[in-house]
Amino acid sequence: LLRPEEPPLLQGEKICGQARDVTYLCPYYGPARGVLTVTNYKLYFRSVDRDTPNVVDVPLGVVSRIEKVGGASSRGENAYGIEVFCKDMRNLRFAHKQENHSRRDVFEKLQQYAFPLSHKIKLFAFEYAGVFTENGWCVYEPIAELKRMGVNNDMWRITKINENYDVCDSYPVVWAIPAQATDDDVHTVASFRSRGRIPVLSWIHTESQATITRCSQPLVGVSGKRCREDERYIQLIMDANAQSHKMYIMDARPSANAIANKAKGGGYESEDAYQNAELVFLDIHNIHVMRESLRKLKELCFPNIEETRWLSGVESTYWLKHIKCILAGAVRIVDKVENHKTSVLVHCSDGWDRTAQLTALSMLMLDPYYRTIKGFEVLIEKEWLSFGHKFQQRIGHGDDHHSDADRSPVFLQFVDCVWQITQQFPNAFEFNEHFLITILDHLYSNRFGTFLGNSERERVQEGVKEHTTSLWSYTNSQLDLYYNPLYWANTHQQLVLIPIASIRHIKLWKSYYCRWNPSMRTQESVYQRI
Ligand SMILES: CCCC(=O)OC[C@@H](COP(=O)(O)O[C@@H]1[C@H](O)[C@H](OP(=O)(O)O)[C@@H](O)[C@H](O)[C@H]1O)OC(=O)CCC
Repeated sequence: LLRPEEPPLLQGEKICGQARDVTYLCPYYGPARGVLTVTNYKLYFRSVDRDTPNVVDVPLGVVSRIEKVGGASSRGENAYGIEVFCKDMRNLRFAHKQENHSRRDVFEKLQQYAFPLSHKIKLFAFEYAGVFTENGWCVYEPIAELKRMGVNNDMWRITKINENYDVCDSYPVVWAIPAQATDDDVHTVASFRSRGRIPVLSWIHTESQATITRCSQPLVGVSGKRCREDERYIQLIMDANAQSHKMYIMDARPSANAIANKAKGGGYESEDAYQNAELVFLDIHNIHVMRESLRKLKELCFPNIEETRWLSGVESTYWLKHIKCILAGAVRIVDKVENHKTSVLVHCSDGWDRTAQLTALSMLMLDPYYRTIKGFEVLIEKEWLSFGHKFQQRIGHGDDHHSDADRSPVFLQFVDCVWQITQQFPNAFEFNEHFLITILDHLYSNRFGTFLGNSERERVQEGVKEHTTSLWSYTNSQLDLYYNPLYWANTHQQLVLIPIASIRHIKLWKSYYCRWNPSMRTQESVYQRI
């Protein structure tokens, strides 16, 4: 019989440790005494000292750091315990009585199961045995998606040259490339692009044939190296669009960083080498700047909102400026493709952070298919997962190196930008805010296999599809939770969305960043939860 303070367990979840008589120091409702349980999936606290229990239920994947507070000598109420720092904008404090050493046991268990990779334990996703009617691993099929866009056609061909991931280990097997490009061209161009990430098709406009292609920076270096095959390959992309005799190369970076990358063999396309291409820098900062910006935002938002210094505090995090910059970059791409029927090539340094943000956001604005629930799942699988956004490195699933400089909230920024667009076009999306927050919750939870690994190759190697459940199996088994009641499915739906990317229209996504503060639970977010 489940004792009231025992947690409900998922299939494959087991209790690993339990400490009774723990005090949760809730920043909103004050100290609550109860039972702390650690399972192989979550940390679960339930108070026993009041009739309405205070429950804290945290998937261990959300934990970024655990610290001991106080020592044997510390005196005073609740001075001895642990502090749990989380990736989803909250920290949790628990206190223990000094005498019983239950802290050590629970602390050990927490460390072990919060950081399984650092303790030779499998991520919970490989233990989870959830059963769902739909298999989310079948949501995205690359050839079907290319066919939906009308590829193979006379200008674009599907290639499996990367069959063994030996042309580019961070790219998928299936690509669409200019029909005239030979396999030799592909190998030569790949050797001139950082990490072999050559320009490939992300999206094609069915009417105008204007395209969005993506890649990484050219290996120009300080000596200003050129590669004729790369220049010809870009020309083939341009020629594939009969409507226009030019194209744009959108370099996501600040020009200073693009120049600095020359020192490490990188750089950008010089216009005399790429005659008919116009180079534009979009001024989006790198992963280190974004990590620091979110750190400041968390400090400001948790646990309480400092009324007096709120607006200046938000501004000093630069978070909204970065969101605006990313949205403005995507809007410029949409304007070139839609209004000028001109093809755009998007890159940055590595082409797996800012490039993914820009291609995915511009495709969301251009193509209503991606604004449906299934289409949005395909967009994430394609532009983020199959094209090698390094989720393992950026999130640090199950890894205790919380200060790793490769961690950065790049995907969170993308979802925040999607939320901004839904605020400006409330009828244009089939999904609601709860769907976006659910995706972010399971970006961290390690319950599903969807966001594991750094590339398609790694996920194939780990047998993720065979041994874990897809997040989309879970979401697609309860779609009624995620429908947007204001969605205009077929009637006069706007085909192309052009959001206003000015700071006055950008809002802080309070129902995500301030979600733990009961006073911030505004009516509309409660409504959307329903
Ligand atoms: C003299 C030494 C030159 C030097 O270190 O170049 C390295 C660059 C790092 O390049 P940056 O573009 O500033 O930063 C890179 C991008 O954020 C890239 O993501 P994306 O896919 O979005 O490109 C990440 O994958 C890389 O890990 C990161 O290093 O550093 C800078 O440009 C900072 C200078 C302001």
